Amino acid sequence: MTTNPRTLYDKIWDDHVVETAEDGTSLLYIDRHLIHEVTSPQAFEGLRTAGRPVHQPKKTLAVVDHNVPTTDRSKPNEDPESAAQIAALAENTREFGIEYYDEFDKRQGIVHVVGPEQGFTLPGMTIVCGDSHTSTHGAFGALAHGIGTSEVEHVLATQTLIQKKAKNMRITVDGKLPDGVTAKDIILAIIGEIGTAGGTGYVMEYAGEAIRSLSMEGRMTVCNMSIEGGARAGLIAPDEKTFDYILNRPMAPKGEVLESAMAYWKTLFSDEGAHFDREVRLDAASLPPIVSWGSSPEDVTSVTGVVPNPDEIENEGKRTSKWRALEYMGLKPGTKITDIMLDKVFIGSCTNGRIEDLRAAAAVVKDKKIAGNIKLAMVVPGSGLVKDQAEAEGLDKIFIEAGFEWREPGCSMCLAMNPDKLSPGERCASTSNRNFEGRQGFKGRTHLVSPAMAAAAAVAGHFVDIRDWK
Ligand SMILES: CC(C)[C@H](C(=O)O)[C@@H](O)C(=O)O
Ligand code: SF4
Repeated sequence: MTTNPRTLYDKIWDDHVVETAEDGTSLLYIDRHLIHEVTSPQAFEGLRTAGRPVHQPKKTLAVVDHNVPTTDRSKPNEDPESAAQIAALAENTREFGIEYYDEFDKRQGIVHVVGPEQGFTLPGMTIVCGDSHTSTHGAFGALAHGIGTSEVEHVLATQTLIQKKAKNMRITVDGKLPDGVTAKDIILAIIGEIGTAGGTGYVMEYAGEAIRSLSMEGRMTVCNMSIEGGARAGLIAPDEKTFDYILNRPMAPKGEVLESAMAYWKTLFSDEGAHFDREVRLDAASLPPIVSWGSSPEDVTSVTGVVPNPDEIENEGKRTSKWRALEYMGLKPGTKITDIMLDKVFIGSCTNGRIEDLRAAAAVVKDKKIAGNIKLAMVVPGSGLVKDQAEAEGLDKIFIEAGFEWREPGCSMCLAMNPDKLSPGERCASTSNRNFEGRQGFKGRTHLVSPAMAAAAAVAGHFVDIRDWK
């Protein structure tokens, strides 16, 4: 029997469709469900009201991340709303029989760091979470995307989700990345190229030599920000690096099960001749380190560039919105990116809070000190296990000696839902993924960069081209 060539997305989709209605609406089987404290309370409330159990509790993993303070956790949580959400997650997971990593558990961390780390995230799976950055898990060749709270309830109750199939897009990044240019720069450049709506209605598969050359951490960074490019999900075909990463993870299959899983995983790639509705190509060799200047992840430029002049934009609506962004950011057209002075530096998040990110940042700040104008520079490991690993390698000492704060794992200053926030007007070099108005705190100003660029900015007090770093 011959089958039409299929994309990786087509294959995973086909393997999970339970039923498709005439209008194309499908019921999709969900293999893995991650939950956190922010988007799960009403879902459990709904189950309780309807008197429903969780259909397959072992397929859900819960972790607390958004609201937890990143300082001493033995003290009571001072924010009543956070405390209530955290208490609710503990109670709900206990009542419904779901495994939960609380704020004192070594395995606790940002949900998108924890899933892969535990081997909960595996190739070919459908993975959902009430969180937009679930796209991160696509780095393993899993179809992974964010869902809303009512869908969280649906998945808890049925282990299925109602979906319409998205279109296929392939983004090929050819060539070799220059030194100092990272996965973060690739994805920022892609979003700069296609815009934040560029991926709307698509699942994006990343391919090409530069993507294949990335570590699993780097691939996660790329897939993480698929959502900022508007896509439903991001995907990278699994390969030997993927399999090596998974091996021996606590929840990953072992022995014979692993062997048969592996045989399946090896079929997970887009067939030669498979149809993509849109193709985008980028040359890695021409990419510089990227810095965002505005209040949208598409507002990016090279570190060697200047703040652009919105008057050069033809479309009036866009022109007005970019002027507004510059006003919010307190920047003037023509300002050199390397002249932008900073107040704070944040290294962490589900985009760049993994061990390699911390290694890259530590290599930059080793034997150096943060600049006098930097009021706070912090490193927040993506999970307790990342923190342990970093400490075993002595990275914490490097950061602390340079003047950084070394914190407990969580979302931290990626978003203003916990005590780590920018004050109005403060400017931050951040390794996170969103630079919307108020994202890191009311009137806070965010510049998105790679971990090495953030670390160098902390030392210099302003942005510097990491390619010139000594
Ligand atoms: C709080 C949560 C629902 C949210 C998301 O969906 O992404 C957060 O993680 C974010 O990054 O903005
Ligand atoms: S680290 Fe940031 S982007 Fe990631 S889940 Fe937490 S808040 Fe969302």
